[in-house]
Order: sequence, then C-alpha cells, then structure tokens
Amino acid sequence: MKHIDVTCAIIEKDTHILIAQRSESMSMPLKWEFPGGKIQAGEPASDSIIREIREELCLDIRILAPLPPSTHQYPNLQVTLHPFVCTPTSNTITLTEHADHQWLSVDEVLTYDLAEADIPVLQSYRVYKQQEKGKHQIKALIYTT
Ligand SMILES: Nc1nc2c([nH]c(=O)n2[C@@H]2O[C@H](COP(=O)(O)OP(=O)(O)OP(=O)(O)O)[C@@H](O)[C@H]2O)c(=O)[nH]1
Repeated sequence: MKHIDVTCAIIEKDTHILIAQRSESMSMPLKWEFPGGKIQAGEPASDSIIREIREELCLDIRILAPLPPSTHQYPNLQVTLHPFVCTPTSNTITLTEHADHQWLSVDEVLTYDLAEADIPVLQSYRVYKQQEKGKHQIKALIYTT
C-alpha cells in the first residue's frame, strides 16, 4: 500500500478559514481540501507547507501552530496529513493548481464535499480553537482580578 506524508494549511482570516477545490485534472477531482502537498525527502514539514502555499496560492504565510498528524486510509492510498494553523503575511491569492477557493466558517466548511482525510483535521482544528478561547479567558481573568 502506498503511503504519503502531506502537509496542509488551515489559513485563518478573521473568523474564516480557507479551503481550496481540487481541479478536474488532479486526483480526487473537485473535492475540497486544505491546500498543501507532499513533503519532499529531507524537508521539514514546516518548510514544506510554506513552500506549497507559495506554489499553489502565491501566498506567504506564518505558522501559528501545528495540529496533530492524522492518517487516513483511502482504498489504494494511505495519507498522513500534517496540518498547520497559519496566518497570511501577504494579501492576494492566485491559484496555480486549484479550481476555486473559499473563505468560510468551520460550520460552512462542513457543508462542502471535503476530502475524507480532512474531516478529522477539521475536528482537531475545532479543539485547538476551544483551547485558544480557554487561554484567552484565563488571561482576561488574571488581568481583571
Ligand atoms: N494537499 C492536500 N492533499 C490532501 C488533503 N486531503 C487529502 O486527502 N489529500 C490527498 O493527499 C495527496 C496530496 O498530494 P498533492 O496535493 O501533492 O496532490 P497530487 O497527488 O495531485 O500530486 P501530484 O501532482 O504529485 O500527483 C492527494 O492524494 C490528496 O488528495 C488536503 O487537505 N490537502
């Protein structure tokens, strides 16, 4: 069974995150995913995601946090996704491979036809956001008491 390690970016802007639609000519045509791609031999995952987002979206990003890797078994392929929560550090997106992109709330993302491997990633992003919210609430409590 073929196994690949793939980085993907959950890019945040205000309360929305970006998903991209695979083109008709890519594998898993027209599925929506977090943009990214295969990690090259010897490449750190954090370098891979910055390179992939530059290549696919012509966008510069800064990594905010890694999320836990998640392995999914497709019928003929095993994919381990290495997700990173990121913020854009440049303004415009130019798609070089994908058919479309959307900035959406997490609830809206769930209504799109996502690649199966991305569902647990979205779940761990929800957990991450809850933890971040908790941290802010604790800080606010400390500063107001
Ligand atoms: N980039 C990305 N790939 C994902 C996600 N979820 C998921 O199952 N994949 C799968 O992981 C693989 C990533 O490879 P890739 O993006 O380099 O795309 P590809 O296979 O078309 O590459 P290729 O051009 O070398 O053939 C694809 O099979 C893709 O369908 C995701 O959220 N982001």
